[in-house]
Amino acid sequence: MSPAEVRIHWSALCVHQTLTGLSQVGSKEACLCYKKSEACCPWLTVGQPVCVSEKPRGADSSVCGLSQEKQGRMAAAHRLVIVRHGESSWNQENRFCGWFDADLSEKGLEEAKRGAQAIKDAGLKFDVCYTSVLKRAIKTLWTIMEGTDQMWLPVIRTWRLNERHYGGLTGLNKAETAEKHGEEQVKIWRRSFDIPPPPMDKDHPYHKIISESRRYKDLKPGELPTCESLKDTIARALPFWNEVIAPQIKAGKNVIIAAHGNSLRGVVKHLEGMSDAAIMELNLPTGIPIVYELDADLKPIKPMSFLGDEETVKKAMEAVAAQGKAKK
Ligand SMILES: O=C(OP(=O)(O)O)[C@H](O)COP(=O)(O)O
Repeated sequence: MSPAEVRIHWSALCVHQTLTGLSQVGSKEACLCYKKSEACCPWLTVGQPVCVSEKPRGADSSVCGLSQEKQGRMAAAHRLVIVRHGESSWNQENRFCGWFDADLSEKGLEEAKRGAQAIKDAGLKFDVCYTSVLKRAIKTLWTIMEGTDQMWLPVIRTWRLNERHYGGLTGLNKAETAEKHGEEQVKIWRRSFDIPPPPMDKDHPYHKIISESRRYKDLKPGELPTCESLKDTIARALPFWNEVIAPQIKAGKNVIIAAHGNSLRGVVKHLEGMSDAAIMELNLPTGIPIVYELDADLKPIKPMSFLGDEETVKKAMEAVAAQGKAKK
């Protein structure tokens, strides 16, 4: 097969190239890569050569890594939309937010409206909506429901889709934290898989407002965290995915999930079978809906597709990654 037969969209490159089995063997704008293991990218075959380019040439750039022939053979059984909330006031101030209930910024509300328009333009309809118990995600969902004239839909809110609990880092500015502890340490706190941030002590300025909030009164002993790694976040989100969301999707319901950078990274890791190392490199942009096409077992048949223009998505992902850099 000619490598040019299968092209990979840059967003798939970001997510998969370095760490989940696509190995780069060239370094120009278009690189020849191949898939090494079965662990990821179910839309590719092991050993299959793939041409990766920053700007896919030719056909529809949302069709990623699939030859025309393979597209014909793989039909999606289900579609899932996930969206990280629009920018929050604490995103704007570059502060670790976690379980603090920050509101959307003005820009975040505009992002949510643009996300709604993109969903409307794509003609996507839903049957049920899931979100966290934090207003930045809830308002983003409301904005999408309003903008797509689907305000009648059922909405299920759960703490299990909350952002990861950022523990003692909650409220701190990320750049100042990088100046104090180093960018490497901040990257470990932000993106390592199983290393949690320091716990939130009882005398932390946001301890009372978070831990005594009425919304958490029905949590069982031990469920209210004082800090969470991504692994911890996935461990409390996954039961909700497995027991509530996945059965709805399998029953044919069109689902949208409006949640958070890290709770959604957990969903992505699970869906795509990404390694602990690969998920470190994924930074989700705010307010840009992501569409997954899934087979009957809820395995993606192609990479995530963003409802936003390539350049905007790329810049937004890079900006999230750069939040942990010290101010020069
Ligand atoms: O609350 C947060 O995520 P959210 O804005 O998606 O809810 C975090 O501050 C995100 O920060 P991170 O990208 O450093 O993990």
